[in-house]
Amino acid sequence: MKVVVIGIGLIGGSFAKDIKKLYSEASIWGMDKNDSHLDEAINLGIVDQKADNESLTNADIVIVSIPVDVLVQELPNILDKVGDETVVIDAGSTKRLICQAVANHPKRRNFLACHPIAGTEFSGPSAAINRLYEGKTNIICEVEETAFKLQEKALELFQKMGMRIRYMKPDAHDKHIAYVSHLSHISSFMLGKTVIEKEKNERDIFDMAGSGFESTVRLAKSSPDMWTPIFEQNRENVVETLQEYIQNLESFKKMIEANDFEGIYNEMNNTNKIKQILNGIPLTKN
Ligand SMILES: O=C(O)C(=O)C[C@]1(C(=O)O)C=C[C@@H](O)C=C1
Repeated sequence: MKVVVIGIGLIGGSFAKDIKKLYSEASIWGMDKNDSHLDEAINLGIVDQKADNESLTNADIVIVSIPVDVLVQELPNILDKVGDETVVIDAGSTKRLICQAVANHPKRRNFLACHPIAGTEFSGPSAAINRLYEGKTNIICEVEETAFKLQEKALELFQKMGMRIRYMKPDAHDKHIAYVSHLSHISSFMLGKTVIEKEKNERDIFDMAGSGFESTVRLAKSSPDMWTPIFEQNRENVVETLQEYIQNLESFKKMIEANDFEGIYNEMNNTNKIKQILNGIPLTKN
């Protein structure tokens, strides 16, 4: 099996690591605009050899894990070069503009739009992790636009990697992911900013930072190269989520100012249900 990974960072590298473990006969070909990343991936044994455009023609699977702005630009060019039996999978954190970019492409049926909900705040090939995707959800959009045989090929891989599959329309994906993922990143970045600005003494931050601060500010360590184009592509949904978040912050502040500690208690008590939600315990009967 020949797999080409375009963008050999945390996401692409973790795919490569799993594929190597799961398919003993797989050869992994890597492509990255950053030569040092590619060399590093080869040294780490994540990638077997460098790929060029020609490598795409007879690949079984192409995994594209690059920033979403470059993805929108490059996906049509990648599809131009692949063979009939190649399935091209992306891992972009937005879906609407990516699906739109290839909607009328003659090889649209070679493409499967995916968003594996997995990652860390780190980037680059050295951040790649074994079994990153195990037990994680992979959101697949417009599955009906992908050739059935190629869907099956990709789904077999996802199943072996232990991913759960959920199908969604690109618009719905972008709307929901704005709340659960994109807003989390903004809130973490702005928490980090507030603390850095207000606590001028770095030693105080270091000494006071327990696991509470560490866990809420973890996402503020994420790469701006990855996140700026995500916020740009999902601008409208992100603005809507921010409006609601700011309203909630304002109302929490007002309750504290008004000594409404019963209100504060209730807010937190209601929000505790996030624990059940994240444990997969249904709160409402469907
Ligand atoms: O856990 C993290 O550090 C992540 O950023 C992972 C995370 C997320 O959960 O928001 C971020 C972006 C990806 O599109 C999917 C997953």
